[in-house]
Amino acid sequence: MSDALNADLLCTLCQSLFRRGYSVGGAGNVSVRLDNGGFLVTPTGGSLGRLTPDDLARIDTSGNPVPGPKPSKEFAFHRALFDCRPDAGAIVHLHSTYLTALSCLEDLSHENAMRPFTPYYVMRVGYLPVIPYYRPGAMEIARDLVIAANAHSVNAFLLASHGVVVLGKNIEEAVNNAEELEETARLAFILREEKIRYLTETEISDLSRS
Ligand SMILES: O=C(CO)COP(=O)(O)O
Ligand SMILES: [Zn+2]
Repeated sequence: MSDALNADLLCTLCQSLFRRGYSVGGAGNVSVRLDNGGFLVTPTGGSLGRLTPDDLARIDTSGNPVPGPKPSKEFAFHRALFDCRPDAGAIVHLHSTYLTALSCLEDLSHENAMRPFTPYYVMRVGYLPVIPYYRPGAMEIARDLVIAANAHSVNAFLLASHGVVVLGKNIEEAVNNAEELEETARLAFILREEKIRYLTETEISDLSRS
């Protein structure tokens, strides 16, 4: 896909996420790997709801920012994940309501914050490892995400007391995965007082194979 089409699609999907409440204010950032090895990334401090292609920051094939809009302060962790996950073509970081609520709970299992009870969560994401809290923009987020990405073959990571990072092979898939995961977290809160039938290990491995 051309850089211009990638930029248009990135802005359209960011606006769609914003309109539907997946991001508010200036929170969240999204990046796409380009065919030439460079990246498009949302600018720091801007709203995902009002982006145009000219607002996007560009990273060249050597990994240097191109003069123009300043990239997200989280681009270091996007870049680190792209480097250790060659299958990832896009990354979405959101402070979406239910996943962020989940990230604020005490005593989360760092191996997996959400036990599977629906198939699409398993099929799109796998499970949800947790990265300890660091202030937004801290280099430790990139370091710990790389460790987690090497240890867990999943498409999302929860940042404790902050939000979520979701991967996809392209921008549409990354956004779909983020929406599915946010919906799963919403269901988990709706069902908090109910007796959930969790998927069995056999059911999970059947899905993981598909
Ligand atoms: O979500 C954010 C920080 O974690 C937003 O930061 P940026 O505006 O720099 O992308
Ligand atoms: Zn954030």
